[in-house]
Amino acid sequence: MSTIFLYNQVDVLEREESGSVRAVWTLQEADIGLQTGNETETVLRRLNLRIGEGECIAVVGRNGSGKSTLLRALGGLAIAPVTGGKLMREQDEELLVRMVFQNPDAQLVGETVYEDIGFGLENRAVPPPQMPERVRSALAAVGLDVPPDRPVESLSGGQKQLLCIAAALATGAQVLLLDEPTSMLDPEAKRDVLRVMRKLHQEGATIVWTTQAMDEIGAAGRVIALQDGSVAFDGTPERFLYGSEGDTAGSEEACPCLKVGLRLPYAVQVAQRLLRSGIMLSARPVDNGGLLKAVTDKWR
Ligand SMILES: Nc1ncnc2c1ncn2[C@@H]1O[C@H](COP(=O)(O)OP(=O)(O)OP(=O)(O)O)[C@@H](O)[C@H]1O
Repeated sequence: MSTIFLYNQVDVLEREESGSVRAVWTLQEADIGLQTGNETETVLRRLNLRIGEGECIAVVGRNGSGKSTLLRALGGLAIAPVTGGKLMREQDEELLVRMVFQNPDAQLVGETVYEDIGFGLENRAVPPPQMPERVRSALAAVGLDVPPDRPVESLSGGQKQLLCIAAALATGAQVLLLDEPTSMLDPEAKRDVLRVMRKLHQEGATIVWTTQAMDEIGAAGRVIALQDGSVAFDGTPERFLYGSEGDTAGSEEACPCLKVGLRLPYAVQVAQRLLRSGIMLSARPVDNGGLLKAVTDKWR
């Protein structure tokens, strides 16, 4: 029988079945704190969320809204304890969870690509003869075409971020928590990381990532927006950017993205102008690729 673990407490609970997709995390009225020194300040209150296996979720919100705190709590880090309610996690070896942080330099541990990925493998007691193949396939999974003996310091920021993701995958992680993984990257490197995230998700990985870049949430199947210590929105990127009525006026009232104080991505602003001028589009684009497709479909 499968079980879930009650985070920051010791009980092991029987898993609740809910549909065919099992929950990786279930939060019930969960208060989540942030440990600073000896103090714990409650940052998020009474969260009710179910995060299913295979989901790809963008957690968004303005500076200080608690995105990183939520991610740390999901990752089970002591710095973000559950101070009330419950946060339960599926306990299954196949659902190994790994975190990747904003600044790759702060988490790379090896001097070479091989050493960096190998560090996690050693910690997982992977037999040394299996390591070269595990390193090779992790690099291939993220499309990082560099020799394993390449010094880490010679990689670009985007390559370093991909290396961090590869190191997580090499350990067998099927669940990735990525804290603003693209915020320090140039546009090309950001596209590479998003492409890899999409690919991993299509291959079955569960991905939760935080971002303030609304032009990247099209990679998600679900957006969770935080505001004033709670969940202000939970739904699809389209609904987050256009509202439930597919609003084309871009009014703050109708648009969850504007309501939580975030800017609409350029592609959505352009689409809204086109729609307002009476140009019908086949879909509501959420990013530049979608806008290009909607426009070329129109005049094909
Ligand atoms: N080291 C810290 N010491 C004290 N307070 C902190 C610390 N880190 C975060 N906080 C506070 O905790 C709250 C939540 O911060 P958190 O980093 O989770 O938000 P965030 O949405 O990820 O923000 P950002 O987008 O700026 O990274 C904020 O009020 C923030 O000021």
